[in-house]
This record gives sequence, structure tokens and C-alpha cells, in this order.
Amino acid sequence: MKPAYLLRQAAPYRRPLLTIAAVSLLTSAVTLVVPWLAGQLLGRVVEGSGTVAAAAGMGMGTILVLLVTALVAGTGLTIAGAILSAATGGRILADLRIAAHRHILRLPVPFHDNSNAGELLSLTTFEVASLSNFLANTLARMPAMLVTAAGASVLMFRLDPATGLVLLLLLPLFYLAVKLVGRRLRQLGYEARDAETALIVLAEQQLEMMMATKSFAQEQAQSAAFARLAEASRKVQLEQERLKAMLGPIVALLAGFAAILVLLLAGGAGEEARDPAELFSLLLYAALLTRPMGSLADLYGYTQWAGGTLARLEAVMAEAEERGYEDNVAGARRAQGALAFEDVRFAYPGRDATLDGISFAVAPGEIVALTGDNGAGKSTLISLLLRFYQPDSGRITLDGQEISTIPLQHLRRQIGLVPQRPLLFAGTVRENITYGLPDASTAQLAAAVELAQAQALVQMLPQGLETRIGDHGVRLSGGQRQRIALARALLADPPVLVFDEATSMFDLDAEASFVAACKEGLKGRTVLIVTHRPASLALADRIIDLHEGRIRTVTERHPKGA
Ligand SMILES: Nc1ncnc2c1ncn2[C@@H]1O[C@H](COP(=O)(O)OP(=O)(O)OP(=O)(O)O)[C@@H](O)[C@H]1O
Repeated sequence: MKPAYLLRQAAPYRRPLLTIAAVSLLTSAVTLVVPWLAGQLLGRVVEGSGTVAAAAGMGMGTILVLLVTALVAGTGLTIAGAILSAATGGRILADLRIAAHRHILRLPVPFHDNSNAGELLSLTTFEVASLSNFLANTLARMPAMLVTAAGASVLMFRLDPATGLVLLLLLPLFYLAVKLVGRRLRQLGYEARDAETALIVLAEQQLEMMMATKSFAQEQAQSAAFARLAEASRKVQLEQERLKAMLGPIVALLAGFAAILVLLLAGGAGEEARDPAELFSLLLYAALLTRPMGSLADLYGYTQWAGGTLARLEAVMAEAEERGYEDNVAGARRAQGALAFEDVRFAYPGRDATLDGISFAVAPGEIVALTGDNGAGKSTLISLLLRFYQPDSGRITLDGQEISTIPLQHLRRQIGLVPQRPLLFAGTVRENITYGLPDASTAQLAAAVELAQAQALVQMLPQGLETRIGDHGVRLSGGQRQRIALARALLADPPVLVFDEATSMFDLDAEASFVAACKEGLKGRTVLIVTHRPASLALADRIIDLHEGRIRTVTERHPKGA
């Protein structure tokens, strides 16, 4: 674990963490006083005199009051410490989650291409939870645990030096045992986390593939795959819990044996009879010592394990965010919509160039169709325009300004994209359409629905725009989903519209009618249409045909001035 990163994470919570540490130190001070007072009380009860207290002139009543006060204070402090730890742990958890999630949303598309959604999910949910628990509970309470252990040892040593000697001899043995078991615990912690993450990843993937599983009748195979992972996770967790279950009590037992030994030595060694008050205190201190010893062993493994999670979190947080985020782009000027690609070349990492030597310009208000074989690079070209990826060379401009210099969100808000596979979420039709413009007016909504040829669909739905779709709602057909995605892009009325096979699932009549409506409704907007279908091609002023990443032909359908 890198302590510097840990300290940075803990820095904003310095105050509550220090408060927890202070409260637990106080608790441990009170805890250390109790055995002594109890010993004195016992001495009074048995013999009528406790040596030290008697010397200090303390009466039995005073001792009783002090003892009760210490017990009540100890209880109060323990409760306060637990609540404080829970509150601080919760705060750290929420903050870490929010920060990690915000960061993940801002990471570039290539990062998401190469990472697994399930792994990110597990990092921001249960892994971060264990980390915040570690910071607030384990780390903040460690000083108190050490102080209790050290305090009990020192006080025992003062009461009886032979005790101290035995303790000193036991210490290296104890350290060795803790280190060995702690190492195994750390390994098991890693394995348990990996097993649990693999399970989440598979479950997520299987839920997404539900219809494929059913149509290929693969339920048994998929169940078996899940069962294997669930079983693996159970086994690791069992081993982990078994070790944990044994560790604390066994260490406590050994410490207990040591205490008995100490008592025997201390009780029998001296020529004079021991003061029963001292003996009783000694016994209580020995009992007190057993608790932190067990916890310290557990702590060692846990610290190592939390370090692993921290390293994963650190790796994700160290990934650079997309360049060009500006928090306030609301006031930026609407673009005219002139686009230009100038000798653009682009290759996905580790692959040959997907696009090469791409040059073309689109004037504001022009409609340009991109066509070409599967894999020719059409969607990639659109991705470059939206700055999902950066060209390796060449320039892409909007209104003459290179897009890499335009604030990212402003650029993207100038472009209404309808992707090949519309992404709709479980919510109402209205929520889905207004996704990019949550405060759209009724008139804007109605216009977008009409232009997307979605009125008939909305009227047909049981609660119109308020009908829930997706999970717990109505399932829509491919063409219906496309209409909603179209309405979503048209709603904000951006100066540039990009339709990537946006009407590929429309029936022919519907497509022809959409094309006709677009001719009228999209006047003045720059439109890029990726399509193979004649009705959409008929809409275009120009058709650019791509072949293996290069422009093969350009067909002017409505030559300028004609
Ligand atoms: N994220 C990615 N990482 C690596 N390679 C990719 C990625 N996305 C696409 N490709 C590759 O880039 C090439 C062009 O893909 P693209 O989706 O741009 O083609 P397309 O012309 O839109 O095809 P289609 O008509 O089938 O939709 C393909 O060979 C594809 O495998």
C-alpha cells in the first residue's frame, strides 16, 4: 500500500478521524483505570484496605464513585466512538463513491472500451465500502488498541516485573504468528474479492444476454458457469472466515494462558503474601490484554487487503479524464454547422488505420450521406466528430475551429446523434425523449415527436408519453425504439444532426415519410446520414462512399446552383 495515497484520501477527514482516535484513546485510558479501581475495591472488601488508595487517603465510597464513573464514562465513550466511526465511515464511503463515479463518467471512450463495466461496478460498490470501513473503524481505532495493549503491559510490569518479563518473551512469538496468519489472510482477501467481482461481472453479462440465452436454449450451461463461480467464491470466503474465526479467540486463549502463568508466578514467587487487590488488578489487566492482541492480528491482514483495493481505486482515479471539460458551457454560442475533415487518419490502438486520408467539407444546412461496406469506417468517422477518439493526424473543424479546442460538452451539444443501437433506459417515454434536455417545453416535445414520426406510437401506448418502457414497462419494437431515439436527438434542435443507420428498422413507407418530413423540418441544419437505404440516400445533397477507410467516390446529387 502506498501510505502517501492513503494519507491523501484520509486528509479531508482529518478532523473526524482524529476525533475518533481521541475518543478511543480516552476509552482506552478509562478501560485501563477500571482494573486498578476494581482491584482497590476488592482489596477494601476483602481486607478493609487497598494499599495505594489507602496511601492516597481514598475511602471506599470514593473508590466506588470513581469506579462507577469510569464504567459509565467508558460505556458512553464506546457508544460515541462507534457512532462517530459509523458516521465518518458513511461519509467517506459516499464521498469516495461520488468522486469515483464522477471520474468514471469523465474517462475517455478508449478507457471504457478496455474496461469491464462489472469490475467498475464492484469497485465503486463493495470494494469502496470495505475501504471506508477500514479507514473509519480499523485505522482510526488502531492507536487506542495499541495504547490499551501497551498500557496494560506497562501497568502489569509495574505491578509485577516478572509479568513484564514473560510478556517481553512472548512478544516476538506473537509478532511472528500474526505476520504469518496476516499474510495468508491478505491472500485470501484478494482471492475473495476477485471471486466476488467475477461473479458480479458474469451475472451482469448473463442478464444482458437473457434473450440470447433463451433463444439458444443455453440456460443450463449458463447456470453451470454461474454456479462454478458462486461455489469458488463460497470456498474462498469459508476459508477466510474460518481463519478469522480461529485467529482472534486463539490469540486471546494464548494470552489467557500467559496470564494464568503470570498470576501463578506473581502469586507464588514472593516470600510475603501478595496483596489480593494487586493480584486482582493484575488478572483484569491480563484479561484486558487478550482483546487487543486478537484484534491486532486481524488488523494486519485487513490493512494489507485494504491496500489492494486502494491500489485499484488509485489506478482508476489516476486515469486522465477526457480533455476539454468545462463546467459551464451554457452561455456558449450555437454553432452554424459547417463541418470539415482535413486529411484525417485514425487507427484503433494496435490495429491498422481504420480511416486514412479523409477530407470533405459540409456547409451549414447541407445533407450528406455516408455509405459503404460493413466495417468501412463510417461509425468511426462519426465517433471522431464527437471526439470519442482523437485522430492520429489531420484536422476536424466545426465552423472553422478545430474541434479539439472547443469545450467538449459544448461541442457535443451542437451535435444530435442517433446511434445505430438506440440506448433507452427504464423510465417513461417522456423521460427518455427529454434525456438531453430535461426542461424542454411541451411545444418542443410535441415538435420532436412529430418530426421523429413517433405520434402514432405515443398515441398507441397505454399512458402516452407517461408510459414506462424497459424494465417493468412496455417492450418496444426496434423501429419504435429508433423513433424515440430520433425524437431525443431532434428535441434539442442542434445545428448538426448525425443519423447512424437511424431509420434502419423503419418500414419503407415510414422511412419515406420521415425523409420527406426531414427535408422540410430540418432546413438549415447540417445533417450527416450513415445509411445503405435508398430512401435515406435520396435525402442527401451528396453521397460519400467509403471503402476500407478511404473515400472511394463522392456523388453530388443536387449540384450547387442546379
Ligand atoms: N472500439 C473499437 N476498437 C477497435 N476496433 C474498432 C472499434 N470500433 C470499431 N472498430 C473497427 O473499426 C472498423 C470500422 O468500424 P465501423 O464501426 O466504423 O464501421 P462501419 O462502416 O460503421 O460498419 P457498419 O456498416 O457495419 O456499421 C471495423 O473493422 C471495426 O472492427
